[in-house]
Amino acid sequence: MYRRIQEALWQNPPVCEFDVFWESKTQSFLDSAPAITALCSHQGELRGRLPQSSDSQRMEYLLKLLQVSLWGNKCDLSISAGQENSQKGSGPLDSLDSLRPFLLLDHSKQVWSVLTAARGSCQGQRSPVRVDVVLDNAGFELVTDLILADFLLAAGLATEVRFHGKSFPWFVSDVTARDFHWTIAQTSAANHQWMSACGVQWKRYLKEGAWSYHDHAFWTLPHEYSDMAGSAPELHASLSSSHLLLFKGDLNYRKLVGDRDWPHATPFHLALRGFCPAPLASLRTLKANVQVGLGAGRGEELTADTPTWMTSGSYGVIQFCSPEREQ
Ligand SMILES: O=P(O)(O)OC[C@@]1(O)O[C@H](CO)[C@@H](O)[C@@H]1O
Repeated sequence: MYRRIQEALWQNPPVCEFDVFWESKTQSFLDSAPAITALCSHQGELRGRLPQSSDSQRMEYLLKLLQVSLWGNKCDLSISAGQENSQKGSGPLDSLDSLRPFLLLDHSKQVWSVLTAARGSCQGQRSPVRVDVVLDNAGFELVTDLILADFLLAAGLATEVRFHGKSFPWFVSDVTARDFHWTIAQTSAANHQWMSACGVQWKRYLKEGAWSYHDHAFWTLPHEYSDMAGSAPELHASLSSSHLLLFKGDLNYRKLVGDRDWPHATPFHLALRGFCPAPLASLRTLKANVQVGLGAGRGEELTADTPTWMTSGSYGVIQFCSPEREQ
């Protein structure tokens, strides 16, 4: 459907840049201003604390920002049929405790381990570490992803972050190159000390090549990700050189596990059916009828308690798989 909309608009070259969802995406960013300001202020303070912080403190910071990025996925305009769906309130970090019971799987310590192992240390020289983020929604969620990526570089957990977005407007609020650059420009131009400092830093990362934005036709084709090696071998090969792949959101999860009706206790690596070009983690709030990797009986328990647990967007997972270690 999204391809058809775009094809109709692209028949006339002068409007080929036209994004039918632009207004709702930018509005969602603007409506989330207090929450974005709170996150950027937290990031500014964190940057100040990082030089004196121990590894265990850095791990705690990372675990929090992974959760912020996960819960940022509640804000998508597709599930709300394009209606306003911004982050209300100013304390996305303050709400982490109350959201804890809804986090069904939390493999974030494995994300920490994989990054610290990749970082290594050879006579004080740290190895280059690349993280790829397969983005989902623009607006508040994108800001949570940028904050996380900023932290990875500032904390020395990564030296490069590649962001992957869509090549045309997709599932209403999915990030395109225009959304990505607009968000950074908007942040840097903000009339708020920390928000502007974040945006300026993000522009610097882009200029220096520590951050880069990529799009590939594969992300807007119907293929599940187990088809990637055959359908988009160059993308698969590129992702294989990464140290960590972060897949944001529900639709990416559905494509990771092939959108099948798996029993909930199916191990994640089995549901991926051979797709694991590098250690990967899915940060996803549940909006569609699929979830694997739960303990025996847990899915049934949730269904009995809350029949809508898989579709309400209230529950989330941070689910990890490594090519070496099966979950
Ligand atoms: O990938 P996201 O942004 O988390 O969610 C997108 C999404 O909510 O849109 C569809 C409904 O239109 C869902 O099936 C789907 O998963």
